[in-house]
Amino acid sequence: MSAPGIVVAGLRKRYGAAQALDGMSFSVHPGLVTGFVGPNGAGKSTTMRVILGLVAVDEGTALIEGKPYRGLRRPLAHVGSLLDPAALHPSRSGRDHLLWLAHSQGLAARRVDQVIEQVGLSPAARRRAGGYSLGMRQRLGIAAALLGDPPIVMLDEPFNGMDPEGIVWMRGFLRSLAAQGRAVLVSSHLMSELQDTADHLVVAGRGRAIADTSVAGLIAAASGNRVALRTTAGPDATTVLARAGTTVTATGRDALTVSGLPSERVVTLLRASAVPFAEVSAYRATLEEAYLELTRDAVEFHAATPAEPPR
Ligand SMILES: Nc1ncnc2c1ncn2[C@@H]1O[C@H](COP(=O)(O)OP(=O)(O)OP(=O)(O)O)[C@@H](O)[C@H]1O
Repeated sequence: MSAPGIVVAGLRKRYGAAQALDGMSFSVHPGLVTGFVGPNGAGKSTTMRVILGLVAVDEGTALIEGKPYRGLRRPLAHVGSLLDPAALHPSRSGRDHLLWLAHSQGLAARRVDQVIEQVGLSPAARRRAGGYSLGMRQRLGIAAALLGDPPIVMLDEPFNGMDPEGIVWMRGFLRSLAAQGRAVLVSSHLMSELQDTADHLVVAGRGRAIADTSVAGLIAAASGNRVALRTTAGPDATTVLARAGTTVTATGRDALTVSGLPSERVVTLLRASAVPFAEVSAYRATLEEAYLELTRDAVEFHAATPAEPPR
């Protein structure tokens, strides 16, 4: 793997009684979308602010391409970020907002039109930003983050306020940034948003990374040797398959999950007993399921998420 774009190591930060960061450590690599997930208050935003030199830590280091943010001569050419989509001048147009930012960084107006195009904001670029929806503000914030064409992009909850179409767009957009070789760090408290988007996952809980793992490996592990079965004859299928030693769980209307046998054996057994079925396939866990499995044993994490239903 190539050298990491961001390395945070042992970050600690206390605000009065709140230990916002308690040993946060992880790396963000080029060419990958790294999802930064965890419940509210886990320390995600604070970590991002530390990386950008906006918050001074009590202990630890945060390096961007080997240097602290303050040591970067042209920071926007190294890292682009979206922290707060509300941070804009309401009476200025989106384009003027970007022109002002570009000017302060010595970037050409041409670059502004490129990023507007890239984030799909062209139809609204000359309208007052104060009238933008939250989704449009997110796009404007992302355009600003891309102005300096940075190899590292860091977005705090970019899915917030996006409609379903916007979410689909955002997923593809994050993937395209990674495909261009950029290191992308994106925070979210909803796993479903990162489905088919994140390559890597850092799970934050109580100010530290409680898991740091590849998404493919995580989903494969959570999927196990399970088979998804669709049949209108659920009770018959359950009897036949349970007799063969499998564990059968109903997972939805006409849907069963079978553990303990490969799909070919499931098909053979059902056919031999003349049990009808519509579909048999290898089961693939959702990212949400994989995440719940991963965090099930993290006592600390559970302590921080009272809203989660008991299992
Ligand atoms: N400026 C601040 N002053 C006091 N406490 C703070 C400050 N910033 C963060 N905290 C506290 O630090 C902890 C971590 O907050 P942080 O915003 O980093 O979490 P988060 O994971 O980003 O959550 P969210 O998704 O809600 O933004 C929380 O307990 C929060 O109340």
